[in-house]
Amino acid sequence: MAPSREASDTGRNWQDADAGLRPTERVGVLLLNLGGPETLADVQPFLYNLFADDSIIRLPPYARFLQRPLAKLISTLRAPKSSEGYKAIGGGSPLRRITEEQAEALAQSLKGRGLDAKVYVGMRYWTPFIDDAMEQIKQDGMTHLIVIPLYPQFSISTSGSSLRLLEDIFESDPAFNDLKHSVIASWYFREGYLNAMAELIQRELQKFDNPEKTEIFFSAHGVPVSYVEQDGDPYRDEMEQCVGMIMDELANRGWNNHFSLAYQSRVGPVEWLQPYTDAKIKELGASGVKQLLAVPISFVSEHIETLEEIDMEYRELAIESGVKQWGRVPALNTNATFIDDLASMVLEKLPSAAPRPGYTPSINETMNLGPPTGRVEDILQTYDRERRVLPPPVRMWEWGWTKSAETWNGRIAMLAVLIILLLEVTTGQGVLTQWLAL
Ligand SMILES: C=CC1=C(C)c2cc3[nH]c(cc4nc(cc5[nH]c(cc1n2)c(C)c5CCC(=O)O)C(CCC(=O)O)=C4C)c(C)c3C=C
Ligand SMILES: [Fe+2]
Ligand SMILES: [Fe+2]
Repeated sequence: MAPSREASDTGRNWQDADAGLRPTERVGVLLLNLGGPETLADVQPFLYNLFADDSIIRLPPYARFLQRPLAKLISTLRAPKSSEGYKAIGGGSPLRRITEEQAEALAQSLKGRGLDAKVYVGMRYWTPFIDDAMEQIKQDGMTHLIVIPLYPQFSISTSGSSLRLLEDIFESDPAFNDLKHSVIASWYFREGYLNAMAELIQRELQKFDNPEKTEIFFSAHGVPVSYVEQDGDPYRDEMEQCVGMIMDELANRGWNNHFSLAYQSRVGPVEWLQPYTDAKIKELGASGVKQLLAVPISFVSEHIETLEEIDMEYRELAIESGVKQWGRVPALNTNATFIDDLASMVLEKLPSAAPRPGYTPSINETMNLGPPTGRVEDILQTYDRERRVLPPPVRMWEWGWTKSAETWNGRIAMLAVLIILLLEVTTGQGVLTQWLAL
């Protein structure tokens, strides 16, 4: 059953006195995001950081010491293919620029509603890294921190990974003992977000010759199916609920189009969530769909998967499959309704919010649905109980493109391949085969 929506307090004006803060208390907001290579030279080290994350490549306990050499190997093998994609969109990811614009817009929106908060950006795999943001938060003397992962739906591989890193930082630095923090683990059900999505979809539908006959095609980033079916990742459930709620909102506005949901950007040959976007496009084309509106749904900024994969690869595939008219809904980026909803999320978490008469508890609090809101530990306790220490991300100045470092990286990687091959042959469990056919 889809949860009902959380009431938004859009339009309510908060003054600092209202926020329940003492004059010495300062509110920071931390926006968590993935990060992306800014230049083609960043692509391989960015991929290294991604594959060195044990929330992305989940090795069995006996093989964990191979995480970094394997990351080195896979990132080196994949870099040429990824670089082609980044080259096609201008030589780098727009993610940092857009996330910083979102942070600025959020700070302005909060200011307009009476809260002087500083908004920080912390990326998981590229600059500005999460630990740099936390260092700044410490230096700025923040007393309250509201953490918002910029992923509407929770996945172990995205929000979960960033929260694990954050937990590690909290635990290793006593300076954070007094920092009161609250995490909004997922927020796909919020009225502001749903309205913003419905508005964008409606606008694009109206550009078609026969808007009501257009297939609304939601394309979400995939994850390996084992995350959901073995590891308890709520991602697929949240995605399906989210799509259902957007379609409800469209129905309220008089749109009853046919719709479908598929998963894109599979990496490696293990099974990912199905249906796959490319297979679904072919199927829709074969069944006679002539008008298709693609809706990227798992991410709120334009990025390589929207600008290259959807706009170029999937568009071409759709036309080849018989689709005559194609459209794509833009990412939310700094959409005013969306930014206003982010501001509402922050304001609802202020010290005064909970005891305030008339306070609207979040849907998670009232119905115990989805990841709990609250401290990082509470959220990870729900989804990632046996978490381990995370490898720190690579720093450019530590990367050491020196001859000796390269030689040793290469040797370690080769040794890793040999050991993994041996493990594969002896255990029959394919770790390597899962990742090398990229
Ligand atoms: C909700 C969004 C995302 C999920 C879930 C996710 C899982 C996931 N991703 C990979 C591997 C790669 N992801 C890459 C780029 C990338 N991933 C997301 C979002 C999610 N990933 C975004 C927004 C981006 C693009 C960032 C940008 O630079 O614009 C890449 C690199 C690009 C490429 O080579 O295709 C890889 C690799 C895995 C393995 C995974 C789940 C386990
Ligand atoms: Fe990804
Ligand atoms: Fe991709």
